[in-house]
Amino acid sequence: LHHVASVLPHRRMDMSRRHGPLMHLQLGEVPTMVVSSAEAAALVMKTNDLSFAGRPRTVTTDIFGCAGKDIGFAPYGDHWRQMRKVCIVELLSSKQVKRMEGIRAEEVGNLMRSIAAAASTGATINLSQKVAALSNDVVTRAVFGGKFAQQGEYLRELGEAFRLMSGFCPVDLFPSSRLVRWLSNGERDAKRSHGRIERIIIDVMEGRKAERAASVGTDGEDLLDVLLRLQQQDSLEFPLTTDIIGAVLFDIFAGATENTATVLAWAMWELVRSPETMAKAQQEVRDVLVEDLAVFTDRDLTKLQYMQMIINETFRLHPPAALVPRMCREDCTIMGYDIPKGTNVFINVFAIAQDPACWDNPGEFKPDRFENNVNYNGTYFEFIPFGAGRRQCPGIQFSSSLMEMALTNFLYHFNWKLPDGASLTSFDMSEKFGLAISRKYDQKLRATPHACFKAMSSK
Ligand code: HEM
Repeated sequence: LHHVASVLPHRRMDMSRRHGPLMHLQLGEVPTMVVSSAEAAALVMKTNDLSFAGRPRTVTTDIFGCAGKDIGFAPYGDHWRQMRKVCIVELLSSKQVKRMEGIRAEEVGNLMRSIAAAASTGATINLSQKVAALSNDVVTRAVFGGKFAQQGEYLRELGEAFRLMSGFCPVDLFPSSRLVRWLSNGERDAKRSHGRIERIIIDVMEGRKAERAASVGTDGEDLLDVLLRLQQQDSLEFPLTTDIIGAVLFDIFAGATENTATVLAWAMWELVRSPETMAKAQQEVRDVLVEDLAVFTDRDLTKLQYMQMIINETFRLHPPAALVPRMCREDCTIMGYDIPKGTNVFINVFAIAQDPACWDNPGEFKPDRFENNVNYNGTYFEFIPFGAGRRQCPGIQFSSSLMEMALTNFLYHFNWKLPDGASLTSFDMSEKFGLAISRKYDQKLRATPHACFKAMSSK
């Protein structure tokens, strides 16, 4: 337990190099199987996907997922199927992601202007904070249509909830122990935080219902409007209650905010450390995107191949969801080992993406290795940052579109370097374990506007 319930469990679980691609760990009271090779992952997430389509139930996830009424923590079954369909067809469909292009473009444009303003004074830019704000703003606008009175409090509480949900909480490791429950603050804090989040959502929903009553049509619907419309139509098998809507919104924020920001910050960090790769990436964007636009949008991004390879390589080296949690729903046999029903499973996406059997020099940042068209759609099991199979992440398009747009604009409009006299922490690649695995230290950089942006911003 002390080996894995440490600060960076995805790295400690790398003990699979010694113990093999399937490892049984007894984490407190919880029998857990760790999957650490592409072959084993394919057996779990493809060949036996139905058997492993469950999610572990813990005290903490039960609180934030309203006892499985959301999507991400819901047990496999009819309720999950319905909510997943709502997610894929109504909330995160290609059409919906396309509709949100204007939000992404506006927020990326705002960010470019704020970077240009900082660059003009020679100030150091805290890129980690900037990308976190970008991703929070895009998701808030997509979900709630814009800023709302309790937004600051809502985002703060979500941050607290994500902190409580990351890592291994004692009550989740010893769920039957009354003493642990009593001694540990985890459950009390989670209930308190969830209560506050719920109150805010109820307030926002009540306000929105009143506004909706006064208007007609679905034009300009945000994701909350979509959920309220479905609630009002009342044609789903399981009615969308207020707590279900709150839990779904929680999932969207949990999936979309930290993960996306973290990957963007890692990508910039790797590029700044690797000037040749940065130069090649900038050459591509500046050669391919010849029109001088203040913000390059989805239409322009499809032409950029190397940019996609950089994003892939960042996901390989720094998968934000390094341990994908599943639960075995029925007794089954994998690689000759009997796995009893109820076993928790972690697919160690990080260890698989570092496996020398699949990747040459796996520790190096080499985007060119993705020339072979391997991608993260869930068919290449050596590279599954969004998971695979029935429970694969439904937000791939949502987050990819923001990452591609932001990174392209960063590289087109500015040249980047570490600030003069950068401290040692600027080079430190230590990680911080959380809902998404981010860099321990904020990414601080100096930006110089590229000629075109200078021209655009002076117009
Ligand atoms: C960099 C961005 C993201 C990464 C790396 C990521 C990663 C993941 C992973 C690994 C899973 C588990 C997959 C599995 O069990 O096979 C997952 C599930 C999920 N993600 Fe994401 N995600 C990201 C962005 C998003 C976004 C933008 C949303 C929503 C807007 C989202 C919503 C969800 C939901 C609802 C689930 C649960 C699906 C289910 O259990 O059926 N994610 N994500």
